[in-house]
Amino acid sequence: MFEKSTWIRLPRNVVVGHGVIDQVVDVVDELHLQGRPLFVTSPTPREVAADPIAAQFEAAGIDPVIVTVETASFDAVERIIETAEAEEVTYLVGIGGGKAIDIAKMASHHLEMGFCSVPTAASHDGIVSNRGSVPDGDTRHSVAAKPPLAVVADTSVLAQAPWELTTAGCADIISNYTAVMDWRLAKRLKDVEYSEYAAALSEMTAEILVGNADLVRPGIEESAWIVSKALMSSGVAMSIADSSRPASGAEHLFSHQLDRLEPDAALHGHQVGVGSIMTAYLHGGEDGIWRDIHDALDSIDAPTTAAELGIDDETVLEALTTCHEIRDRYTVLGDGMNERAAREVATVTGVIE
Ligand SMILES: NC(=O)c1ccc[n+]([C@@H]2O[C@H](COP(=O)([O-])OP(=O)(O)OC[C@H]3O[C@@H](n4cnc5c(N)ncnc54)[C@H](O)[C@@H]3O)[C@@H](O)[C@H]2O)c1
Ligand SMILES: O=P(O)(O)OC[C@@H](O)CO
Ligand SMILES: [Zn+2]
Repeated sequence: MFEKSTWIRLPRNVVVGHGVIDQVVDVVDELHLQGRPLFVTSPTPREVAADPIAAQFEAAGIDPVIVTVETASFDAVERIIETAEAEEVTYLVGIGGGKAIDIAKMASHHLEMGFCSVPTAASHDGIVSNRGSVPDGDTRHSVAAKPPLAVVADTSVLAQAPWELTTAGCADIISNYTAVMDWRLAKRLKDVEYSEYAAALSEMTAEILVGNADLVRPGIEESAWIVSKALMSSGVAMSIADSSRPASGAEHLFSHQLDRLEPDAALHGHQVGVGSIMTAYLHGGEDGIWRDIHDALDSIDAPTTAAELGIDDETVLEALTTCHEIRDRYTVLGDGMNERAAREVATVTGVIE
């Protein structure tokens, strides 16, 4: 008897393009979100976007609460929940990079309130996903949440953000290749829950981005358009799977471990990109796709070495040999690499010298 069932939650409105930041009040109105919003942002995105959006709301007679956050943590989520309750807000808007959006997403999920996402950087694929990503001691949680009701991605804002944020977003997408390889391996070896649609969408997203890599150049607004579409498509893949599996495999475990060993050394997307070069080698060896991943990253100015990440070789090796412990997610790393094997893969792929 067939007894399977699922809920796939997706955003209702995706508003993307030049100048759409001026439409946040209209977007909220169209969703019938009433009352007082709480904006979750961080210092630069506040200047770039949250304050101008607040001015729009004030002109419409609505007085938003604004909270700036610096890190993604359960404490930060708790602080937002407390503020939301104290200020009697009725919905949340995440305005900024991946951390601000993740915190707003998780707090709104807990509060059972509506949430909108306003990315100020095309740096990560959490813009529309139904997941939050939070470090917690020795582990890293992929927390179930609801996707935003609406996304407002202004390509002029995204194009003016520092270029490395966009290249990080590209690398987060390119890493989908190895995330899907890991997912298929886990399906074969451990019979994990698997969605061919989500896997195919994730891979196709990476294909399209790599196919358009020559259009992804600094200062060109079309780049922001191409990359933000890819980030949203990848987020939809996670929502279809109801898991970050289509976009997060061993390369993400490696990055999460780097975050523990060297906090804030490099951007999330850049770390997963370098991780992806090495885990592609582990999957396919010399004849696999690791060089294609390396060259795709190189072509969009994303780091391909530890030195370019600003992380020393020994830390890369420590992350590689320990990151399988970060969470219970089967990948090509199996029950862990030993130091000699880690040095071999990192050296042969040129990640370390
Ligand atoms: N939930 C998901 O599905 C998902 C997916 C991918 C990544 N993530 C998470 O997102 C985080 C990575 O996102 P990130 O790389 O955006 O990190 P981040 O949020 O720390 O942003 C990086 C920096 O860029 C700044 N910034 C943002 N917009 C800017 C602008 N327009 N101008 C100048 N500076 C700007 C931010 O303030 C921050 O200092 C990680 O915590 C990662 O785990 C979550
Ligand atoms: O579940 P995690 O590993 O945080 O992954 C989410 C996201 O970074 C995928 O690009
Ligand atoms: Zn990621």
